[in-house]
Amino acid sequence: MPVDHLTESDVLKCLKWDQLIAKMESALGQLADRTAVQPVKLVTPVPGKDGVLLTMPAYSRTNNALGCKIVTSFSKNKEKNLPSVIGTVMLLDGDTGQVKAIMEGNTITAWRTAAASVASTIHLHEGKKGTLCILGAGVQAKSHAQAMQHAFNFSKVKIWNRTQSKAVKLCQELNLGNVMCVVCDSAREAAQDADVICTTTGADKPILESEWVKNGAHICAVGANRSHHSEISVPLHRRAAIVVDSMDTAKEEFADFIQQGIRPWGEVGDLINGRKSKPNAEVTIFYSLGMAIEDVLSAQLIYENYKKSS
Ligand SMILES: NC(=O)C1=CN([C@@H]2O[C@H](COP(=O)(O)OP(=O)(O)OC[C@H]3O[C@@H](n4cnc5c(N)ncnc54)[C@H](O)[C@@H]3O)[C@@H](O)[C@H]2O)C=CC1
Ligand SMILES: O=C(O)C1=NCCCC1
Repeated sequence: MPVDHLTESDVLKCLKWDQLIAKMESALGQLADRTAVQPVKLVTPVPGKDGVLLTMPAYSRTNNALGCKIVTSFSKNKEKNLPSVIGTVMLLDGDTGQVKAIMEGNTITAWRTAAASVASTIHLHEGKKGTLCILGAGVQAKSHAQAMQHAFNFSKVKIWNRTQSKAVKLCQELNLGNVMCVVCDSAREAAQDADVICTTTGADKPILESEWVKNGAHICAVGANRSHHSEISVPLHRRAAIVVDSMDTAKEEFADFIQQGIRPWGEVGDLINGRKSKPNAEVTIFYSLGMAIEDVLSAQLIYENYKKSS
């Protein structure tokens, strides 16, 4: 079987937000109803380099989609002008295990993570989508701003980043037209009054405090540092209903919080599948731990679109 190699530009041409958001709802639903087969990701630390290699396989019974993402995260890559997260996705034949395609995975990671955050917002956030806050100005910040604007068309987007010039550049790149894009001097200024907040940094200490977040806000917590998710303060964790993509993964990657008595409410897929109704809490947090099934279903969608167009 010939193996197709899809470059970044091939992948980009085959991605559409609406299709991908629907696919991520399906992926999260399949995790919750346990029809997806997904071992918890294998984490291989790279000592002395501040790096980590993640191996992420999954199979969807519903879609007969089989694959694996290999992704690294090296926090010092920025000094070398390289992305900090670098991935490759392999799509396999669900009937034979043969390799069908190898795809550039940075774009898949950026898009599918943002599409999953949108899916969580659809199911967890009611009310107006007036102000969007983005903390960070890297790859995930950009894809989150794009996906959120596509889905909800917020009237204002506020961005804070540790290095302000990058937030200014991101505002320009987003090219939001009539929508106000405001670069903020502090995370506090960016978060105050926001309806939806996306934390997309590599911070290893909290950058978002409870007092800054209004009642009714929804947070998409995306950043995953070496010491795992640390962007959100402990009091904010305690105030919020924490909804995860996978409880199995949370038991490992959220273990530090669970030990402190902070327990996830459950999986967003149960809301998507209609098995549970929205938690009753002042604030909701979608904890995006990063799912292989999201990569595999994205890759299958991209491959179908690629084959149709070639
Ligand atoms: N949940 C998921 O599925 C995924 C999570 N991630 C995580 O999302 C985060 C962002 O990833 P990318 O956008 O690809 O990285 P990036 O390197 O493009 O952007 C990182 C951003 O974090 C900021 N930052 C770094 N250290 C900081 C600190 N100590 N305090 C405040 N800001 C800090 C940088 O200024 C930059 O804006 C990373 O933690 C990464 O591991 C990435 C991919 C998928
Ligand atoms: O799910 C992923 O892909 C990642 N998760 C956390 C770190 C970088 C990549």
